[in-house]
Amino acid sequence: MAPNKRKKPVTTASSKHKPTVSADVTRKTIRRYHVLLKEKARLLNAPSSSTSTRLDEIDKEMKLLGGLEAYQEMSVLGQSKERGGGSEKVLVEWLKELGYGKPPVGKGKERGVINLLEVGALRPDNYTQWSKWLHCVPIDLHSRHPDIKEQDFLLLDRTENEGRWDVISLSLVLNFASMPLDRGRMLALSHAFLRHDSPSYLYLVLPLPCVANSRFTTSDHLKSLMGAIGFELVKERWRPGGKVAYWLWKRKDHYDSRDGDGFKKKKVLREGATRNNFAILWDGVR
Ligand SMILES: C[S@@+](CC[C@H](N)C(=O)[O-])C[C@H]1O[C@@H](n2cnc3c(N)ncnc32)[C@H](O)[C@@H]1O
Repeated sequence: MAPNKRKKPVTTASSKHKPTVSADVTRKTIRRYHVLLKEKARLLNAPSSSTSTRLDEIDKEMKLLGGLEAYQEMSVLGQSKERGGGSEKVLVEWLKELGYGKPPVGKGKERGVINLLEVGALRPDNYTQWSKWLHCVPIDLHSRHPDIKEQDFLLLDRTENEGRWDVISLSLVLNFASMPLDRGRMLALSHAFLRHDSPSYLYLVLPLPCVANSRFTTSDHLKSLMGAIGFELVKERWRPGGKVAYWLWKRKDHYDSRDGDGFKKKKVLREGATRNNFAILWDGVR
């Protein structure tokens, strides 16, 4: 990968961070930012005569909210220990349950360091304490630190990354992408980028309402989409009424018989006026 542009580190400030913004303000700002992102994507997808005026208004409001940087700052606060901690703890707990990070059990039995690609990294040091057995490469669309590579996951070099990673983390990233097809593309790319010659895993985290209250996505639908792309579910964690859902998927070489066709268009899976419209579409391209 190309060397990273030097960025002013934010870790010192972040690690000392005491949230001074209320959890309610954080949540509301993140939610509004997502609504604007979605509207922007919708307008760009189907332009009309009023599109450019509305796009200007949206950009102005995003700027008023502080833009991507402020959004990330709010997400860091959401991630802070005072608010329940980041999702890395759940991934590490699961990897340990799968036998990673254990002391060697005899000569020649040592497990090598595993390579983790953390997509959407707000801090460079989320996994530092486990660096003896877990080597993390953090990337983000907008890097907040020199050790986070500024890189769009969707534009990663295919040849360089094919079969390269033991684990890929997409924690609260799919819901950030505003186009449903980009979300499916991220899952299919993860399948291509994970190792083919030894067990490899995709860690997925989403706000729970994306599956629990969406018109177009249910937990079962997500499982069949993942099966069609070539993943099997290994671990799952969420609780009714909770905020976030976590899944660990193991890469398979074969796919469920159903091909991508069933996932190209949105289908209403739940009726009701209070549903959200979160959807993941997959065009079948691997
Ligand atoms: C809500 S934050 C999630 C941060 C953290 N992973 C967590 O679990 O709290 C979403 C981050 O994903 C990044 N992101 C979204 N799409 C991306 C892409 N295609 N490539 C790289 N980063 C992306 C955004 O820039 C943003 O910083």
